[in-house]
Amino acid sequence: MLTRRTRLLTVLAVVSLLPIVALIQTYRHLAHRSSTSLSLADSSLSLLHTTPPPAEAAQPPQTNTMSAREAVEQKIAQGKRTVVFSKSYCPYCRRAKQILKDAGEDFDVYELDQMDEGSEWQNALASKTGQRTVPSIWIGGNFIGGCSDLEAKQRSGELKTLLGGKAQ
Ligand SMILES: N[C@@H](CCC(=O)N[C@@H](CS)C(=O)NCC(=O)O)C(=O)O
Repeated sequence: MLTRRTRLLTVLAVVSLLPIVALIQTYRHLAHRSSTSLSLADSSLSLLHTTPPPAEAAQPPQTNTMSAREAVEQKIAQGKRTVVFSKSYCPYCRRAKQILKDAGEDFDVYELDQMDEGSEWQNALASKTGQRTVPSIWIGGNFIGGCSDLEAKQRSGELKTLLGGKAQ
């Protein structure tokens, strides 16, 4: 049998231990909460820092402009049978246009000095034919040359053949 004194001491011991146990419980509870909120914070951060989708490969700017060479080739191939790349102030161009007009030929004229892309076209023509000067005369998709070449063909009668019997 426990003595009255021993029971009293036991009760006192238990009572004095209670706050310590409560403290431990509170500490454990708080520790659990902070680790939960930390892991929540971690997952929120990981959501914020998810790997971005790979950037799309840089694309060259989309333009509908064709190169000067393509533009010139298109004019030669798809326009009228005779095409003259000219400059409005050029006496050789004036003479060549007059010869073609007199021959009754209906032709396309591009006055390069009056076009924004005129210099590029002139360069494209030069790289195609080796001739830098205007007029650059084309009949049936074939390069004729300049004014002096046209005159030579007129004299020889070849121009008449090229134009289907229209030139004198
Ligand atoms: N022999 C050439 C002469 C033509 C020529 O000299 N054209 C000048 C313009 S009147 C020229 O193209 N100069 C160079 C330029 O304008 O870029 C022909 O008969 O066509």
